[in-house]
Amino acid sequence: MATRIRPSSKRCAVIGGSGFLGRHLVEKLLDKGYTVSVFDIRQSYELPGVTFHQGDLCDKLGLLTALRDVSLVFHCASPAPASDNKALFERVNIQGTKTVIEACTEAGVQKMVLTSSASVVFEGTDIKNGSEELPYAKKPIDYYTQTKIEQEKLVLKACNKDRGFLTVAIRPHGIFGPRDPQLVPILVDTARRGKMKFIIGDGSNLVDFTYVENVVHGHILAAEFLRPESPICGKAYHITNDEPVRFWDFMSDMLVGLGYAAPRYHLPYFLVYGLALLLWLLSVLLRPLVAFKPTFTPMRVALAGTHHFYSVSKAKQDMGYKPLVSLKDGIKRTVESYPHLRHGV
Ligand SMILES: NC(=O)C1=CN([C@@H]2O[C@H](COP(=O)(O)OP(=O)(O)OC[C@H]3O[C@@H](n4cnc5c(N)ncnc54)[C@H](OP(=O)(O)O)[C@@H]3O)[C@@H](O)[C@H]2O)C=CC1
Ligand SMILES: CC(C)CCC[C@@H](C)[C@H]1CC[C@H]2C3=C(CC[C@]12C)[C@@]1(C)CCC(=O)C[C@@H]1CC3
Repeated sequence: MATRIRPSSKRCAVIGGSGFLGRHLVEKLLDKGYTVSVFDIRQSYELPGVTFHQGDLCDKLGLLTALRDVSLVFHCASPAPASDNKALFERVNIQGTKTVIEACTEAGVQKMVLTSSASVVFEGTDIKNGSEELPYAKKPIDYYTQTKIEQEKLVLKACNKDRGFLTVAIRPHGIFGPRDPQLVPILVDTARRGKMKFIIGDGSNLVDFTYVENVVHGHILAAEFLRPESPICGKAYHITNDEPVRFWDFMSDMLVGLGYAAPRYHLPYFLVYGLALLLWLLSVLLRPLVAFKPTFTPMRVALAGTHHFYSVSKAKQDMGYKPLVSLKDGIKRTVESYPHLRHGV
């Protein structure tokens, strides 16, 4: 009888490996001696040691080719939250994740690490030092988050020691760093349009922002700790910088670092939230006639005006997690990586 050759544990696939987090993850995996298959809807770079498979993760056959001889899968693909496309979020994050799980089990993959989000427990009201014991949001702040909840549930439920398929979910919060396509570019665009003059609320709300290399570190630790006897099987873990910061201090440090003025004038939270809701409703109603995307969406206003920071005690205890890059150094490295976004350039 032929014995099944177990794929090398240093052979992995990164679904979403062309994206911001995915590419940082791929680079670190290569440094650590892994061979990497990237599966993504687009190819954004080339690197020795990486095989690219371009395709949609809803296509099982395409996935099966990319997962051949792979023992470990990182799933960090998702449509961008700013796309605000309910059908797309459902198709990719829910149906697509079901397909990824099926493909993993058919291909004999042994471990899967999902990039979830700490926002799966956020309902737009304060969370201070929230643990993983918090229930999933009953009223998530947007469709993106709603589908991230379903996605996480699917992946954790698929963990099956008897069948040799182990899963874990990493919940980062507010990822930032070089090549980030969201946080800094949106911030700078808003500043360039003269709209970053205002602080929403009294400006004292504390938030987690997580430097991308710390998020990568959390993912790789999770993969390496994922064994049948480990407490992390089928569980979710917050990964942050463990340094909650005032939302508006963080934004000001980024802006000032790039040569823009820090916001100074205060606006009441509920007034801005109400206006954002009204604008969002208008944009949805008028979508067939005019396409406009408000900068201050209800989701962004809620994130900018409330406390939302999370405990990483469970990741410290179960997998020895400790952030590798401080917030101060992360901000410095990020600012230096965007010379083209500096004021006046
Ligand atoms: N950025 C953040 O602050 C946070 C992010 N997360 C999660 O981290 C993960 C990575 O996020 P981030 O790196 O910021 O996002 P990116 O958009 O940079 O990366 C996601 C990648 O997945 C690709 N992708 C989208 N749809 C598909 C599909 N159907 N099939 C294959 N590939 C697809 C994207 O392609 P394309 O660009 O063409 O759509 C992109 O290359 C996501 O799961 C996100 O939910 C969690 C918490 C915070
Ligand atoms: C215009 C300003 C009020 C805000 C500019 C910065 C924002 C673009 C970002 C601040 C917090 C960020 C954040 C995310 C995206 C970018 C911000 C809204 C996520 C929604 C990305 C995906 C997640 O899973 C959760 C993140 C929370 C924080």
